[in-house]
Amino acid sequence: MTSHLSGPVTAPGGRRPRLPGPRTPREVATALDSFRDSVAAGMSHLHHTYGPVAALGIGPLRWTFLFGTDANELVLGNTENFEFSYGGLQAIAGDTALVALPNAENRTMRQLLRPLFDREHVDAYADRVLDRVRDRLAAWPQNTTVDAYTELRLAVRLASVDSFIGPGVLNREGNTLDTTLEQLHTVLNRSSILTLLVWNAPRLGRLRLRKPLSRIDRVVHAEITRRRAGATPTPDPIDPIGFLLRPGIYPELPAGDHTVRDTVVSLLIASYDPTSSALGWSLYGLLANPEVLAEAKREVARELGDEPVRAATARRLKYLGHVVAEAIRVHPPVVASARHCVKGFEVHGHRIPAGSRLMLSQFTSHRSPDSWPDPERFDPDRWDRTGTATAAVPPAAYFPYGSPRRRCPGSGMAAVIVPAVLAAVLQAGDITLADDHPPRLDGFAALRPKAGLPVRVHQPH
Ligand code: HEM
Repeated sequence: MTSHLSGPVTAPGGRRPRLPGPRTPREVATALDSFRDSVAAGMSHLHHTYGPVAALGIGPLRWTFLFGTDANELVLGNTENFEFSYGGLQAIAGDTALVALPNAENRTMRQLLRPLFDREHVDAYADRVLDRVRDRLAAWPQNTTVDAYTELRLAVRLASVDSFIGPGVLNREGNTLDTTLEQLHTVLNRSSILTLLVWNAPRLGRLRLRKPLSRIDRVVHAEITRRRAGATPTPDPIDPIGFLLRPGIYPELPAGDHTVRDTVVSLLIASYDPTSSALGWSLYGLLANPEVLAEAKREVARELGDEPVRAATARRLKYLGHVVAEAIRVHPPVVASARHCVKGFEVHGHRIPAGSRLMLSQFTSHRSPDSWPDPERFDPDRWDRTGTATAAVPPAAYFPYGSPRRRCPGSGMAAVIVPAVLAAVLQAGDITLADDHPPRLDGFAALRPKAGLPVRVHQPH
């Protein structure tokens, strides 16, 4: 195969090169149908039907899907040639958010924000999530069915608002703020080809999200004004707004309140959606595999005894860490990484011109039999580096947190929060899956079970 970076690539006569992909009305209809089912299913369809390179859409709305470790390695390993292309998130997070900034500015911004991701902040955020989760678990009535995905998602969302905007905001704004936040994610998560288009057109996204966005802006700007007037939520170990308002914090970047707004909104929306997804799929992995569940319960009892889990003690839960690693292999919260290329390049003998919008697929890569023996099997022991089952996993085969050089800055947070919440759920009592069928897939910004995760509550929670 050919996979090298080259100069500007155009077809003879300046036309875009023809790439494999649906062309006839029938092929296009089949592709659209598969995306309607779920974006994950759509990508699997393209991969199986057209091979490692497949283009979908027309003109500026065309996406080129690249499948397989060679292409992943080429794109993820050459950060300077591939910029992020998350127009949907940009619509919400704003033009100065991490996700919207070109690589060079992004690097500077990440340096500035590093203190927000240190151990003290991670533990404070995780403990807030745990408090919210325990509130929800305490309200689960015995002998009823509860949607565990939606419940845990709500807990993470509320803790994220407390942590990233301010702990008093929900009291001041009431529950409708929570509904507003969910509206923001609805457009990003709809399984349809439209989602892909919005992904490519931030202005269209902003138009559709005008109302919820103006509410969030009002809330965040009010909070910035309160901080400027001296209202500091102390003692609060997190407080990103207070941190960002320190004089001189943005020496080389567009300063001003809108940058503070963009940063906190991006932390908020980038955190709770994939984290809830990882929680939902990890809990499903536990409950659908009795021997895994039994091993996890043994670990929680052995490591924590009767002590309720906290962030600091969750770090002892190695097996639950493997459960999470395996869950986000089989069900990666972010199913695809979106990029556009600065320079043209060649891959698998196809020429991809400069400016092309690209999608790499975590979903298909994490399930490829070329990289994973028995890929559909849920096996946390793959991650046990002391055992025999695991070979070192190349980043091009497993990249739930994206590229090495522009990796998700919240991966350390997720690595503490998700096992901690699973332990809290196990400590609270017995639950089983209420539905024998595997959940159907939904979502794009974050993969979710279409009908939630109904569980039967057997012991008081
Ligand atoms: C299991 C949970 C999570 C998963 C699977 C996840 C995954 C990802 C992925 C795949 C990317 C894009 C990387 C790429 O395309 O190369 C990303 C970016 C990002 N994530 Fe996460 N994430 C998670 C949790 C979090 C948390 C808790 C935060 C905390 C605030 C966070 C903040 C961000 C931000 C700000 C970006 C944009 C980074 C940039 O543009 O440079 N994420 N995440």
